[in-house]
Amino acid sequence: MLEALLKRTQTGEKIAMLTCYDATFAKLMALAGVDVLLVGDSLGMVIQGDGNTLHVSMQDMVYHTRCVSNGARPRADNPSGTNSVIMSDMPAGSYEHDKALALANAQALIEAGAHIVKIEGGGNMVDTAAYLIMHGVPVCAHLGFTPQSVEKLGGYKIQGKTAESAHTMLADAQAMAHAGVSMVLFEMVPAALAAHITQQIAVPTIGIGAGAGCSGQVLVLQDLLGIYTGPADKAPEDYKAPRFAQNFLHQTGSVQQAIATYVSAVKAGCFPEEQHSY
Ligand SMILES: Nc1nc(=O)c2c([nH]1)NC[C@@H]1CN(c3ccc(C(=O)N[C@@H](CCC(=O)O)C(=O)O)cc3)CN21
Ligand SMILES: CC(C)C(=O)C(=O)O
Ligand SMILES: [Mg+2]
Repeated sequence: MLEALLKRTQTGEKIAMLTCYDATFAKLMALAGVDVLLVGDSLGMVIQGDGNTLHVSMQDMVYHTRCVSNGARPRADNPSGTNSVIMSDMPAGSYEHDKALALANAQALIEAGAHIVKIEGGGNMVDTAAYLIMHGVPVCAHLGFTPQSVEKLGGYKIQGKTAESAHTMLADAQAMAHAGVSMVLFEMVPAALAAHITQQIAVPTIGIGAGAGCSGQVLVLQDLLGIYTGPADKAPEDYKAPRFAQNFLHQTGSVQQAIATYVSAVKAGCFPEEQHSY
């Protein structure tokens, strides 16, 4: 499944990825041709109502991965189910400090139905990525703005703006590719830098707020539907959606059409536009 997608990507086809947390949407997305369903730890915000992703547990991730896997798997009423790759985020605290623990947790996500796991971090996580890959677990590296480090990064800020940080990001992406990751994801990275790194590494890149030069794109489902208005304890009027979020429901009128339009816009290279990028 993952191999087939990576092969298609080599011909220049763009990867359309969306976050997904339950079986109903998994089935709908699989039928709409979404290439990768990301069981994101953004569920801490959009499902659990927290203000960040720091309190999501392994148990939460296993549960939602199982829900998504159950909805996306092929069966008589969903023959295209086989076409969606399921990627699960490793939650904060589940992989950063101990490689053996990282492997056990990654294997639990694979057991629950994930085809690939995603970890946040660059140079300091290369050994962990290599360790998981050596034990047969495909990995995606998440670089740029890494929400699990939001406190350390001092807020939701674009990354790679200085020459030094841009160079570090390129080196991290190269090291991760060398370690054998299947994909690299860039969040809130200048479009020119993400495009440049995409040209420099042999694995596909996925962008969110990282411009149209990536090999694919990802959005949070609730942002695509325009229904996320911040954490449960905050008034909606105090929330400002990130620049890269685009409401596809507004222009289409049905959830199915919104997802289908997102997929075609990504495949055609029409999303993201300048206004979504940095
Ligand atoms: N609904 C939702 N969408 C996301 O894209 C998302 C999540 N949740 N949860 C996990 C992470 C957190 N992410 C976020 C959240 C907010 C901004 C944001 O507010 N960006 C503003 C900048 C605000 C500022 O400068 O302080 C922007 O305009 O892009 C960016 C990324 C991305 N991920
Ligand atoms: C925003 C994406 C890339 C993510 O990691 C998530 O949804 O958790
Ligand atoms: Mg995440």
